[in-house]
Amino acid sequence: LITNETAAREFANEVNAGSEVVMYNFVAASWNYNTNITTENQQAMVDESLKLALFDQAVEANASRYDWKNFSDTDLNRLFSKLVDIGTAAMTDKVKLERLNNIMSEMEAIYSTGKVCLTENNCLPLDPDLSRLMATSTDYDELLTVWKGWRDATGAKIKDLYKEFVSLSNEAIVQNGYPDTGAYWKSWYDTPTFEEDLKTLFETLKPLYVNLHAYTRKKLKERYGADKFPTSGHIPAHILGNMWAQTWGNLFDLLEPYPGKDDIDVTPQMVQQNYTAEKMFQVSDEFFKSLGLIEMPSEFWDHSMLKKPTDGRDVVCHASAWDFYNKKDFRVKQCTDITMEDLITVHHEMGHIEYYLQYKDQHVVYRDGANPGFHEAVGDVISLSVQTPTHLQKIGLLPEVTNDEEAEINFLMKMALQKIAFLPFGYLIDQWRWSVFSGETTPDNYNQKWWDLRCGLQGISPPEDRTEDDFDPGAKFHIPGNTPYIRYFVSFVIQFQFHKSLCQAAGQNVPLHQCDIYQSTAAGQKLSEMLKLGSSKPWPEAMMMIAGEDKMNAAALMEYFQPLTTWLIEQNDVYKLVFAESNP
Ligand SMILES: CC(=O)N[C@@H](CC(=O)O)C(=O)NC[C@H](CC1(C(=O)N[C@@H](Cc2ccc(O)cc2)C(=O)O)CCCC1)C(=O)O
Ligand SMILES: [Zn+2]
Repeated sequence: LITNETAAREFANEVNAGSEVVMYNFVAASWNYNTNITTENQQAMVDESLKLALFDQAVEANASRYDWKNFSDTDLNRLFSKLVDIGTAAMTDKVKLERLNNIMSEMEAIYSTGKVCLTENNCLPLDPDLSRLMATSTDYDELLTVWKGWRDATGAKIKDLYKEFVSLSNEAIVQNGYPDTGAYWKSWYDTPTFEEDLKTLFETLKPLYVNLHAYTRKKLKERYGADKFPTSGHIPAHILGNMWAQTWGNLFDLLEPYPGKDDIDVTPQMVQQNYTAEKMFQVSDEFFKSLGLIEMPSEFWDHSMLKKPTDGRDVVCHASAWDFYNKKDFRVKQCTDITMEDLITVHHEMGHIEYYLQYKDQHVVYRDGANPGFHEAVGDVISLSVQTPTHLQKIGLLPEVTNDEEAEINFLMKMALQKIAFLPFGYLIDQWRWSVFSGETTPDNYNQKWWDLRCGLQGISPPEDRTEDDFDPGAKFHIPGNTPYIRYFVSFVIQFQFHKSLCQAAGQNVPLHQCDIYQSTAAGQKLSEMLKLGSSKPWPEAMMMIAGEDKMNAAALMEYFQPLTTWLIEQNDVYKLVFAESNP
């Protein structure tokens, strides 16, 4: 084995240059497919992913010739540990590798072109039509038709492909030295106690969720009649204002504690002021600039897809941010709707782009979040400031701000429907997937396991019986899209730690939920120092830099929502709080 660390550093630099070219070609082919779903674009993307895999295999073979585990240079050691960790690209059987990539692109196509026909010739896609229906309809049966139709059009059609995907992905990852794909995904968080830490966080936050769930259930019973609800205390999954019941913000009209206050859902104002998708991204870019962070380069504005094409093309509408790994090209693809919900998504995607910009000069293997949860938190931290009534007033979306106790509870309720409601969902998706990858959950009980978790952790139940002919996990983008999900649960906790710390840096001595770091270059400085690291340091070091502590901690989230927690406990009859842990 080669022990010369100077030669090793030289090798790593050559790999970086080569990686940028191969990664660019792969990302560009993926972009072309995502923005124009055709069989030739699908094949081109699969071809590029095979080239990338072969490149990665060559890098791994060459890097393994170095005695990197014994390098004195700890950074070089870390860099090589990433060079040899190539994921499913380790699959040496090219036929199986091509099959794996074809299955993934096929599942994504089925999901992205899924439609529900409400009448013979009225077939609606998810974005924007079905999403709008789920967000606005209060017709129990119409919601059920859409909810069931979507699962028939996507999950049920993906089930067999997913089974094959699981076995091929596991077969590949074993060649990379991991027992199964879930173990590989967890390795990105490198702390050995990661799963227990998650469980502790979830148990700590569960009382907040149970309180919100009980309040929401009471209000929904008033709207739909108590006879529509199972005696177990679960809420039917299709009436929460979202196709997956993952956030409940669209129920704000029903759940608003004190109606008639400021209209903090600024969608009407945005429409009234003729907001465009472009304008929404410019508003977000301006916030990042106000912190002294890097503004969007011209390539971003020239090459992004900020709204759904009208030329009949099939596209993957699910929003996403793209790093082309050439230090110049960064894009967002979003079928932007002129709503406040989409303004929040805009900030989420721009958070990814800002991270890409901040770490673009790192070695390619370090162009990632400190851990995947960090990448998901950046945009959401900014949008915690943007969503404050005082900030919305500053940018002209809220005429006047009432500063009283009732308005404060209204605001916290709106935020809870976005953040607290999400926690069990963010937690359970990869609980299900890790159990599938490990073999604990076998194909003949994919759906049973899914509903055990949805009922047990989220307290929602299927509005009609489900069987193993259904594959309800497949109706959620990230399953056919094979995008890991625990990163969002991590993000929803750490974004409040970041927010608290950046608010202190900004000298904001107000309650956490009223803090707006807008125009604070001190906060921006603290954030960019951490972002520039990418994944070049273990994430506890990055956490210490930005949050002053090296662990995930739910305290900041609980502090943010404290006034609402108190209010909800007063509202709820304590003995009716908990939904049965078992199935309905
Ligand atoms: C090339 C590529 O794939 N790039 C990655 C980024 C990267 O890895 O560099 C990427 O763009 N992933 C897409 C994904 C999109 C969204 C999402 O899927 N969100 C979750 C959970 C959630 C819900 C509410 C919320 O406020 C925040 C998150 C959901 O909707 O279920 C859609 C809406 C927001 C974020 C994303 O941006 O994370
Ligand atoms: Zn994200």
